[in-house]
Amino acid sequence: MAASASSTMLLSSKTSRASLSWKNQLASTSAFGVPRVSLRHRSHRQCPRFIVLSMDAKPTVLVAEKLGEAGLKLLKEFANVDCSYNLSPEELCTKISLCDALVVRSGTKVTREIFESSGGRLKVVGRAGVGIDNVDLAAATEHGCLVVNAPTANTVAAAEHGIALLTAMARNVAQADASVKSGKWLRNKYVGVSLVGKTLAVMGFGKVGSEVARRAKGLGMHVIAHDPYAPADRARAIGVELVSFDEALASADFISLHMPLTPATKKVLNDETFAKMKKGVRIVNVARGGVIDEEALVRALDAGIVAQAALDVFTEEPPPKDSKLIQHENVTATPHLGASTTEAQEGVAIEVAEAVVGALKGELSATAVNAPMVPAEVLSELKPFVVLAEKLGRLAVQLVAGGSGVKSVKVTYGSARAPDDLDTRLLRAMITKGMIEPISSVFINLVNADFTAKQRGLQISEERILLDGSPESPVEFIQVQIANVESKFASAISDSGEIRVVGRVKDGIPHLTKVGSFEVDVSLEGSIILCSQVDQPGMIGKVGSVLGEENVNVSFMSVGRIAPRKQAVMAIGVDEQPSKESLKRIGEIPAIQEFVYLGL
Ligand SMILES: NC(=O)C1=CN([C@@H]2O[C@H](COP(=O)(O)OP(=O)(O)OC[C@H]3O[C@@H](n4cnc5c(N)ncnc54)[C@H](O)[C@@H]3O)[C@@H](O)[C@H]2O)C=CC1
Ligand SMILES: O=C(O)C(=O)COP(=O)(O)O
Repeated sequence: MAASASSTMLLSSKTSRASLSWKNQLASTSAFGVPRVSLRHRSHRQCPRFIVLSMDAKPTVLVAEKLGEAGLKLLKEFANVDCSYNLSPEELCTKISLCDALVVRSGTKVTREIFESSGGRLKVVGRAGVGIDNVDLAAATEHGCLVVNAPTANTVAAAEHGIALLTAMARNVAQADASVKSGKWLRNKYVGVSLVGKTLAVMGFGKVGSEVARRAKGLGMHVIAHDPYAPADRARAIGVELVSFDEALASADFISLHMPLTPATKKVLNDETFAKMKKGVRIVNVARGGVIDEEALVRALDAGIVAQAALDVFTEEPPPKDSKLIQHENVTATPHLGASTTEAQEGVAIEVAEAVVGALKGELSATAVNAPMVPAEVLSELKPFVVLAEKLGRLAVQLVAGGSGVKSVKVTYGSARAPDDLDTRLLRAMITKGMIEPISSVFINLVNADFTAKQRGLQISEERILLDGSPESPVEFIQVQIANVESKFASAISDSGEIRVVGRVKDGIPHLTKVGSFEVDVSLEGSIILCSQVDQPGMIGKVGSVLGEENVNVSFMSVGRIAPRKQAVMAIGVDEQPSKESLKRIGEIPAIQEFVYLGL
């Protein structure tokens, strides 16, 4: 970075506070060339909260499917809870505009219409379970709605149900039971097959798949797994060999499905792939019905390629009563019971309630599925830098002259940390938030920051500068540059022609340390007035007395100058917003060449 300013003076003063509104402080056209919407005062701005940022009343949580008592209790401690089960899609759309959070299981489709109907109020969708294929994640993200799930509490239940189906299928338990209950005693008809020594292919070696594998090994099965993303050492540790998809199909006596339903896994078992299986293979599905082409499975069952199938999940739930698949004599079916144990339901209820409450409080969730997951310790370390990032974004965009369209922003992080030891997604999101929120009505959070930037044609590029020294602090400085724009404060244009602001965190407090090519030092706790002038005695006093006359508290003053008595920039931190009259008087001080008031 060029450092053409040679000295910095600091001064702080204390006058009493006056409270003024933030409304209408910015010009009527935004830096993105769109009409500006008035800037509402947002009390959250001083602290790094990421999701729901201004809620005066108790939030309302709609619980749309049965949730364990312990989770409900947690929710009720923090929010008004409306438990309304079996709502039609229309009823849900109507109710949702009154809700800040929605909690569902797999039975509710959380569609784009729901996000649109919420009118921006819905901030969190909590999925009390793992699979989030029933939530339109793209729509959630576009609407800035965080989606959290409960990824761990039902793992064992789902694995146990998989094993229950595997063993029940192999020994015809369900069919035999129905037969006995109908008065028959068919000992020869229900001869089963043994599991010991047979090959089980676990498709999807994640949490549930691994637990199934462990248990199947205990049953004496030879277990292989296919998962393009699973680490080989995890498989090795359980004594499972990772194989290709085709190899799994070709060698398995039993196949157990445990991958999520995604565009890539949709109908992954189909006519073509059934044809690659060993004749007489047996299939268990506790993942999602959609990973199997159900019509193709009926054909494969009829042809004897698949000897039996045990299914907990279906493309359509509940499946049609006359479904050929359900009615097939070689199919064992359960009504999506994988997660339905008392223990798992209490667990997921607590897991999702904690995530929803945390999100409503504005905290980042460790179980967020559409926002970067930042571990708590990293988050706490990054907190002051998050505030700095948002404020630099807010400052930089206010320096753009009205009418200039901001298209390209470059963010540079100076850090002594190794490149893979600094996660900048949160910082980038907060810069975006700082840049877009003051000039639009869009509410920006970590969830929709990248989407909103893209939608507005705002390109944010990032660069890391590796600094020498001990990496005690994650970031030494953050620099925000806006290229190809004019500035309403010409001194903010750096030698290389962009608007430039640089900031650092000092003693936990964000500071503005450079404007254009001028080094300043002003804490970013209130708002800022930037003045440029030829360095001369008395300037601080003149500006200070204008502000003092109307009781505006100056928190920090700093002058960065090329050299004594040469061009200088004075940065003044103020706790209150000066009146238009005072700002006019500052502008009229003869030595002041230009000035700008920047709300934070
Ligand atoms: N029936 C039920 O009640 C329940 C069903 N589930 C279903 O089980 C699924 C898995 O749950 P978890 O193990 O907790 O999730 P997980 O995320 O821990 O594991 C999923 C695994 O699938 C792998 N995978 C992704 N794409 C794949 C592909 N194309 N081929 C093979 N593997 C692929 C991933 O790498 C990951 O290791 C969930 O997505 C959900 O749909 C989960 C719990 C209960
Ligand atoms: O957790 C999952 O993915 C499940 O499929 C469980 O679904 P459920 O919450 O029982 O409707």
